[in-house]
Amino acid sequence: MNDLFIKSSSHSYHIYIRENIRFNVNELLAKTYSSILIITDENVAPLYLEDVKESLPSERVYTTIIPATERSKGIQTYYQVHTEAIQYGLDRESLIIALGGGVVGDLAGFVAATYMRGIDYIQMPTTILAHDSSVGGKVAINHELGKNLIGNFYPPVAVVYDVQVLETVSEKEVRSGYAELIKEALIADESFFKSIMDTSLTSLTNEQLTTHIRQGIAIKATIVEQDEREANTRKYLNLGHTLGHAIESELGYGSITHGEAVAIGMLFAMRVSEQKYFIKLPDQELLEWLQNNNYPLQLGSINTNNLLNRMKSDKKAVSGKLQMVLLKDVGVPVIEEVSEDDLNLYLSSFTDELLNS
Ligand SMILES: O=C(O)C(=O)C[C@@H](O)[C@H](O)[C@H](O)COP(=O)(O)O
Repeated sequence: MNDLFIKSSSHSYHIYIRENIRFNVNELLAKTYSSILIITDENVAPLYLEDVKESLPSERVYTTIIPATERSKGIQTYYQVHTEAIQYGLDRESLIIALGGGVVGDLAGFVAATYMRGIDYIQMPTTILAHDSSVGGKVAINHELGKNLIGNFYPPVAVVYDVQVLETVSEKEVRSGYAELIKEALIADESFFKSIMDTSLTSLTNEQLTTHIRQGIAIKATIVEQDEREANTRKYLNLGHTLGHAIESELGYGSITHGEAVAIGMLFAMRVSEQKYFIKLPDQELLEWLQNNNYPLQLGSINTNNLLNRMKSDKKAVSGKLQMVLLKDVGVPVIEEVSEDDLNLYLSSFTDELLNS
């Protein structure tokens, strides 16, 4: 069955990756909870909420359905979900289940981290992208000045990943999720990278997808076990995110998916790496793969100065100095301080050549 297991500083937890596991959630609970709140969104609810509810003991199971938009990761929804949790009478022996993609997982995880100073929660990802965000305990909401700026490290008690539900995700979501799989491959495993480059997303099989997801999560779990609170090596998981987050917020959340923006960010990080270290990376191969799989790469006229300013509020910046995840080779990531002047030069040529072309 090949489930994975991850050791965190507070407890260890299983990552169950199985088809149709949503019908058996109760069997996976390590204890009896006084009540359970399932937090999901309006897209996922009609598809899978009843399946999960029916798998749980019928008494004291509540649901909260949030809008399926990045705006739900704001302080208003966060407060509203707390209000509902209080009104339902959740106590310190209650459980939260995050049933959905990254927005639901990040929000529900942060609610669990703060409700009565912290209660148990389970991540039930329903997208490919959320293979990444559901593992490792990063929970957060957005501040209007930046993504994920209010949050914590708060690991779930389990990740329950029903890969059968991935059959309903859209092409855009497949592209988004695959960007994070490419990221895991680029920082840790060249053969995994090659395997993805040999895969066409238009004729993707369930078997290929499940294998890639398992490989991606295994890489992530290893890194998180080494450095749970992102003091050093966990930063590698941010490859492509410095520019990716800036593009997402500059274009407005929703016009480009997180993964599509990260894909552009990874190409940029590879270009910077090549120029800085005088090396050759497979960025051309990645570019062609992204083009063949319909990733949006030309973004119209995007303002380099705005991107630069947004990149400066990245969480990896220390004392105002920007740090980027770069590659010395596939599987050999490094953290490098990049001066504002250099970044300006790299970014201007990148936007001229690709994004604004
Ligand atoms: O788990 C991590 O660590 C990651 O960096 C995973 C990222 O892919 C993910 O998008 C994360 O939410 C971004 O982290 P942040 O620290 O930039 O908010």
